[in-house]
Order: sequence, then C-alpha cells, then structure tokens
Amino acid sequence: MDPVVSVEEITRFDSELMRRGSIAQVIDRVGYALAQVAVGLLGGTYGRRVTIIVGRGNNGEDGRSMGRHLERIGVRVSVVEFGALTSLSVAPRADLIVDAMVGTGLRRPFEPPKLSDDVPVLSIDIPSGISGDSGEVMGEAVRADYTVAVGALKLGHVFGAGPAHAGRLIRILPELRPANVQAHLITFRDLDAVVPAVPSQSHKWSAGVMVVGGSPGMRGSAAFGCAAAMAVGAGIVHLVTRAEPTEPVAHPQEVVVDRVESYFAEPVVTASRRFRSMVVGPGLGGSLQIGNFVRRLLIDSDCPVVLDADGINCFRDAGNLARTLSRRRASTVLTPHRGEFERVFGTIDGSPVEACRRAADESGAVVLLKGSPTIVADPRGSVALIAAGSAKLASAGTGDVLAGVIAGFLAQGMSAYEAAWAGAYLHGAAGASVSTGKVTATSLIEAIAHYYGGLDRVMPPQDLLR
Ligand SMILES: NC(=O)C1=CN([C@@H]2O[C@H](COP(=O)(O)OP(=O)(O)OC[C@H]3O[C@@H](n4cnc5c(N)ncnc54)[C@H](O)[C@@H]3O)[C@@H](O)[C@H]2O)[C@@H](O)CC1
Repeated sequence: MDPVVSVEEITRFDSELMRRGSIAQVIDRVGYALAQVAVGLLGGTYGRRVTIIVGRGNNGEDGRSMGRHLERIGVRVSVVEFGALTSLSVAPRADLIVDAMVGTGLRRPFEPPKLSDDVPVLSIDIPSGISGDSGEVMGEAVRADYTVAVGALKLGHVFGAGPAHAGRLIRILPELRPANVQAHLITFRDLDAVVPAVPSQSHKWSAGVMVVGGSPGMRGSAAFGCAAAMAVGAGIVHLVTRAEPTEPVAHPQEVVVDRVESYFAEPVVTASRRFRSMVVGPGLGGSLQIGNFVRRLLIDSDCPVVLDADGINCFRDAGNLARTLSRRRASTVLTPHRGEFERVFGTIDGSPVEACRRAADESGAVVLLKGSPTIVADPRGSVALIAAGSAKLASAGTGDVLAGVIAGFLAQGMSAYEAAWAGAYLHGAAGASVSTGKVTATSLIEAIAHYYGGLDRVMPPQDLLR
C-alpha cells in the first residue's frame, strides 16, 4: 500500500522540518534524487541541456537544488524565474524542461507560460496548476511527461485531472512523509498478498454466498452478482429472488435458485445460517415491504453483508441506516455510487475522501464509494484508494459484479475492509485488461475469473506507480 497524503498533512510535515531546521538538507537530498531521475531520462550528462523554471516556494527550491546537482555532474542548466517568463516556446535550447513553478502550495488560479511541445516536461512533485488535494485544474495546468512525486503521493496524483496531467509518475525518497498516514493507494502487490488460498480441507459450504435480489423484469443484476462470486472462489451460490411464477430466471447454471413470491425475512434469515456472506440489493426493487425485509434481514442475520443498490436505497438517510447497522452482529460493506451515497449521506462538497471516512464512521460499515478512484473507508479510520479502474467499466451490471466479488472474498474469510479494497482492485484491474472498447458485465466476469486464476502470472499494467 502506498501512502497518499493531503496538502494539510504534507504542509504540517514540512513545517515540522522547518521548525527542526532540517529543510535545507532535505531540499538538498530532494535535488540530488531529482537529478538522478533526470540523468536517467536524458540518457547521460555530456552535452545535455536542462531548463528549470522555478517559483518562489519550496517547489522552486527543489528545482534550484536539482539544477546545482545537475551542473556538478556536467549538465548544462539554465534556471529561469517563473515570474520573469511568458513563453518557452521559441526554440528552447533544452533536452528537458523542469516545472518547479508551484507544487502543493498552489493557492490561486495558475497561468502557465507556454512551454514548447517538442521538449519533454518533468514536473517536480505535482504539475503546476493541479490541486494537491482534489487533482482539479486551478486556472490552467502544466501537462507533464513525467512527474516526480517527492515523498508520499498526494491526493492530487490520484484524483480528478491529476493522473491525466502527471504523465509517468515516478516517486523519490518515499521515507519523506508524515507518520500515521491514513489513506493508501492499493497496488497489485497488495491484492496478491491477500487473495485467499483455497484450504486443502475445503468443501463447497466453506465459502457459500447467498445473493438476495432481483424482481419481476429485473433479473440480470442479481445473476451478475452470483456469477462474480463464483468467479473468485465461492463454493456454492444461492440466489433468493422474487419472480412471477411463470417467469424464467436467468442465472449461471451452477447457481441454486430459491424463487420466492414475496420477500419475507424469517425464512431467508434461517437459510442464511449456512452461508458465509450475503449480497443484498441488486434489482431488489423498492417498496415499504422490501424496506422492512432488508432491515429485518440485516438485524437478524449473522452473515457479513454487501449492501448494494436497492438495499441502500431503502434507507431514508444516514441516521436511519446507522440505527439498523448498529444492531448487526456481523460486518457490512456498503457499495454506493455517488448518487446513492449523496442521497443517504448528503452532498459531497469538499474532499470525497473525508466524506467517505465520515460515512464509515457514522454508519459503522465499510463504505466503498465507486468512482475514479474508488474510495474504501473503514470505520476505524483507514482509507484505501483504488485507481486500477478504467472508464470502460462504466456499463450496466458492472456494479453488481463488484458486489459479488466482494461477497466471494468475504465468504473466504477476508475482513470487510480487505474484501472491499481487494474486490475493487481486482474488478478494476481485470476490467482494464479487457481489450474490447466497452466492458460488459459478462465480459468483466470472464476477465475477473481469468485474472484471478492467474494472479501469480499476470503483471499489473495500470498501477499509477511503476
Ligand atoms: N515531503 C515533501 O513532500 C517535501 C516537499 N517539498 C516541496 O515543497 C513543495 C511545497 O512547498 P511550498 O509549501 O513552499 O509551496 P509551493 O512551492 O508549492 O508553492 C508556494 C509558492 O507558490 C506561490 N503560488 C501559489 N499559487 C500560485 C499560483 N497560482 N501561481 C503562481 N504562484 C503561486 C506562492 O505565492 C508561493 O510563493 C512541494 O510541492 C515539494 O516540491 C520539499 O521541498 C520538502 C519535502
């Protein structure tokens, strides 16, 4: 897991360095490490020319320090003050332009000089003009070919326009970060380390998953959840679904279908005792009776639950949801998209990470907010960020697949927090590996089964840091 810090966290850390009088040494180390990266990119030092555009803060100081180290090893360096510059587009005599104009200290809309399109640009820490917290462009922003993150990644590397402006992200001096960072970026190594090994003594009920969902005319979602749980190793999957007596129920062949005419909690609670996890919600529909059914099921069942879609929608607000969840004896993972999240927990008008952390604290559940990146917050305060996804995943049914994957992991004994972030990473990484333009729920399930089956062989093509 790679720590990801907010601007507030890093500013506090820098102030502490200044208070201890060690900022100058730190900047010297940063400059040395940056110079090493530049030499690697330039393929040597002899005859190489680097133009460094510096601002007035520590980001600019990093640039100056880098320049001194490059000069020492024979690179021809020109340092240009950002304020004195309007254009670098006319015949820049450089092999590399370094953007050290403004880093995490960005406070107002930025107006970059025009940089040449022909010379690669390396941004120090974060491209100038990108907010270190939201990743949004403030005014205009530099489009870098390389961004060298100093110390920990910043939220702005992962959110908003940050990834698109950063180019290839390289990190130096990872130890330069505050202690007790709460947000972490999930990487392929993390998934690889937690995926459950199948125990030699296992039988199908060791990892049974029950999916409760579907209503007349809304069959697909629950079926996708079932297939996804099987793809990641669920031993047996039962689908409890409401259907008209004559209606065919689409589902994978291996799934056992318990067709009910109405949703009543008691028999489902009794049946749930054999299962290790449940998905509640996909295609369930909404009515007073369904709301009561979901509440009863959550309170009376001892199974870890992934509460998705209509399962979340049947709660009026966060207080209403928290009251029910506080009576549960097992863990809960909520998997809202932004609309579902805001309807229950209120509009996100600041940091989505903070909003998600508050929602987890308020509800006592692990909250997974789908997006780019997906955020998973644990009620104990940890936050995982998953940037493995791709825009190709925005298609009907992919959310149901995610709920099924998480339930499959829960059934194999993973904690709710771990199952949620590992599920989101696998879902995103497998989705991004599909070569067709758009990912359908069916192709995604196949990709997940393939990716999961060969975890020890596949390489992670889309991690931010390589
Ligand atoms: N652990 C770390 O991450 C460390 C980070 N360091 C560097 O320190 C940087 C942060 O330094 P500072 O807090 O001094 O902040 P910056 O240097 O990023 O920015 C502050 C300066 O930029 C100006 N500024 C703000 N918005 C502007 C805009 N829109 N247009 C033009 N100028 C603008 C301010 O007036 C101020 O002069 C990091 O980005 C990184 O490069 C290192 O120097 C120390 C260790």
